[in-house]
Amino acid sequence: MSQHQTSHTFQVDLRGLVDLLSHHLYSSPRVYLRELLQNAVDAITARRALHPDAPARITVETGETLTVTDTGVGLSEKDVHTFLATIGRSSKRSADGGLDGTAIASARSEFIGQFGIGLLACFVVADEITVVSRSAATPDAPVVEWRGRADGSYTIRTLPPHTRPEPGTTVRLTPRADGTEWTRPDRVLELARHYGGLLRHEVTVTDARGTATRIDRTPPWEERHASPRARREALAEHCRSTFGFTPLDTVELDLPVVGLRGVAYVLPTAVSPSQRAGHRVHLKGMLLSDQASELLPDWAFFVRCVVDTTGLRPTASREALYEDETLDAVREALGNRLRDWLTGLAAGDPTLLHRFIETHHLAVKALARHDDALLRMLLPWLPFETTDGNVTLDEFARSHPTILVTRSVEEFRQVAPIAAAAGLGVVNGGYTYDRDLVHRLPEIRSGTTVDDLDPATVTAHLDAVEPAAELAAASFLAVAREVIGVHDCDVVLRSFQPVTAPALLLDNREARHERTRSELAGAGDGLWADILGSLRTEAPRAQLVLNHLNPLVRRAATITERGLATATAEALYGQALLLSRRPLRAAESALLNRAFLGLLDHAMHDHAMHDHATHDRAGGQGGPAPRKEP
Ligand SMILES: Nc1ncnc2c1ncn2[C@@H]1O[C@H](COP(=O)(O)OP(=O)(O)OP(=O)(O)O)[C@@H](O)[C@H]1O
Repeated sequence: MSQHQTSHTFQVDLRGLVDLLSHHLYSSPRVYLRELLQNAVDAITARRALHPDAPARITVETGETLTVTDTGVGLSEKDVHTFLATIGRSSKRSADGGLDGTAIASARSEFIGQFGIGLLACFVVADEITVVSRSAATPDAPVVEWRGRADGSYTIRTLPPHTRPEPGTTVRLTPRADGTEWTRPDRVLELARHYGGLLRHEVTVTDARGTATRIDRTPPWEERHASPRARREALAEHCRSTFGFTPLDTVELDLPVVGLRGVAYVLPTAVSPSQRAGHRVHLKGMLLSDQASELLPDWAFFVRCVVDTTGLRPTASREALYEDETLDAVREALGNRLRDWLTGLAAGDPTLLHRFIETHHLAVKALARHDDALLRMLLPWLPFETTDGNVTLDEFARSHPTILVTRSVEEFRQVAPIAAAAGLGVVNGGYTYDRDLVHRLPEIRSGTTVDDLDPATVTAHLDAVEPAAELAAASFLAVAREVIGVHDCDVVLRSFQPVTAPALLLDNREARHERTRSELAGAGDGLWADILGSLRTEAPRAQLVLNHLNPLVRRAATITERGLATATAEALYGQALLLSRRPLRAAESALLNRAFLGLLDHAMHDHAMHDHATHDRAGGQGGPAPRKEP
């Protein structure tokens, strides 16, 4: 049995396609002007390939209609059918419009366009586009007029030669009522400056009264200046007018292999490292994106750049850079350039380096974590919070061969004064990157040891009390260990400064997590409990260190009454807990409540005893009411 097979071609719903490409590919209607300017630039490039001395002018006229006229290569009637009237066909790839890699690569090095869809962007603001053109390649070809409509239909007619004596093209749009916002004269001028300010051709915007404004300007990095200082000033001015800030410094960028030049402006204020700066990237002069964050490595969030390049590829919407190996290489090379700039500052301009570090030390820390050379170079300048105040690690390591680093800011706040009094050197490792950096110190500074601060280390450095004092406190300590022990916390007696601190709670995040995990494993059942149980390690316990130098603790150590001893132990634990500033668990809140009420009860009981005693002395009857154990 023979099988019947038929062959078909995709049918395209032209309206849908035009709508998709014109309305949904781009982020804003304003790109229509960019596409028109870009076609004009490409046409001039093509003409100059034929006639190197041909004029290179682009004129944008505003008014009832908007026209863009260029002195480019123009189109013959045949070209119009081939390129203008076929969506996806572009004269900028190869003679046969092919899409093979080499054709695209060679077109890319010369032209900005390549996809054959850009003109459709005009349908966002107009229902009809008229193109009148005269070909420079075929001088005797007649002038041709093409009218394309948003529904996908078009007409072509030829016009007498005198209607357009010189080669080139005029594209005319009649804005739709809802498109006038983007075609108003002032808006067109603004858009032309935005997109075309760095174009290498003469670009003029003319209004209905005939006022002409030249918008192209020499890129600021190509201008000549009398002195390096004057150059810096001019670039700073460019930064103010482009980004609205005066830069801390300017770093010039130059990568000849990808035809890239530009400037990186160092931000004068700190920004969050997660906020990636938007850079202005021009492609052959035409602004591609003012939000291109992919140009630099993540760590370089302290600069904003303006660059012009010939070697990078745009995406089809032409609003971002295409992620390819070239972009990778450019990113790396620009990163190296910024690194060199930092090294240069360290060697030649410490004052500026200080200002930079004051503003951007977070950025530098982020960067130094992955970059040994930079770490080595910049570590002496980076500030850390330590028990000696805000000092550099290098300075700190000179007086503390063993450096302890906390895991959290709260831990540091609580332990630092006591550790400092005991002669320990502690760095606050609670801030982003700091703990990692401190741990890398021994790699670049031999003879230095770095350890995470744990309860045992601190307690080991606190003075033990006399055995007699320990013995005298034994009964109170026994009660305290019993009531505090249920919170997975040991109780020890030590002498430490400051005298005013009655107790210190040594605990760290990992220990707390471990305890939460064991609690959950205990509470749960079935599979979940098994999983948590299997994760369980020996749960580290926290430590409540009572200060024997503190008068209150000395008195507490002599308490023999169980009720008061319990309330006192719980109150001391509760106070240390509050000082540690970590969130309280339900059992801990209940403990605080109980301790407070217990102490209140004791205080009132003592008060009643006192009243009775006074009363008795004055001849009153009876003794104090028997007291209930709480
Ligand atoms: N001003 C112009 N002068 C000469 N030819 C033009 C002009 N504008 C458009 N064309 C022709 O029309 C074709 C299609 O233009 P369109 O803007 O749609 O795509 P493109 O520029 O080739 O590519 P892209 O979609 O990347 O912009 C171009 O390839 C070019 O041949």
